[in-house]
Amino acid sequence: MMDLGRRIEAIDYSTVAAQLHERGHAVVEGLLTARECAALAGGFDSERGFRKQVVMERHRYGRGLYKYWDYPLPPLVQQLRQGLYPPLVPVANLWMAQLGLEPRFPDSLAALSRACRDSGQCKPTPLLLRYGTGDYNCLHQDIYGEIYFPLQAVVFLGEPGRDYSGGEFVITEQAARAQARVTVLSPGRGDLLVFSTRYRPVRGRRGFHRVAMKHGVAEVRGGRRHAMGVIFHDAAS
Ligand SMILES: O=C(O)CCC(=O)C(=O)O
Ligand SMILES: [Fe+2]
Repeated sequence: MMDLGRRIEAIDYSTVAAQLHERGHAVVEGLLTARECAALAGGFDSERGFRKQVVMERHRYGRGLYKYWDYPLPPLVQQLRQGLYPPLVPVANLWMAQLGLEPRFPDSLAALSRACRDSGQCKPTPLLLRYGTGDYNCLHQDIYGEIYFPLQAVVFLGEPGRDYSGGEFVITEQAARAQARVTVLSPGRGDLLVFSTRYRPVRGRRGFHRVAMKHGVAEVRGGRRHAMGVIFHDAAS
């Protein structure tokens, strides 16, 4: 197996970009190995390396647990966040232009982190999530301050149908004066999903319009589901 850096470089970003433009999300199959997935999921109980744990039901975010890693991020998480960011920047900047929104995003994750810091967003946002039977994640957007990168990623750390049932990843699209459209995905272990953080541009008869996006996770019907969220902007708290 290639090392992770090579695997990230080897992703077919033109297909990813085409899918993002067409559908607002893209799946890259088998980015992480079974061993990497197991190591990440197995680290959930570790006392070290995390800055914050969230019990979702306490905030009415759903039911389940998640933990934000602290800086310095684990090498694999840092490598993914840093390596996935630059090829997504052209899509992000085209979307911002099509949406008529500011700002434009810099070429490197380090530069985005500096911009976040200057705007009071200093805390890392990559996270590890664990859902037991009966757990779910309500529809939401991962906005943590003024600056948000318009794309984010999640890596699925278990195999649906074997490690858990239910727990589908759900995306809703809400256009103005229209009813919400839903996409339901069940990617496999090690698969990467790139999706829109807040809005995506959809081409209509008179140019692009803004569609508000949310994501969440349907109830886990059995077993235990783990996922890793890779959000590129940092958080104010
Ligand atoms: O558990 C998941 O698949 C999604 C978690 C989530 O909301 C995220 O990564 O932003
Ligand atoms: Fe999320």
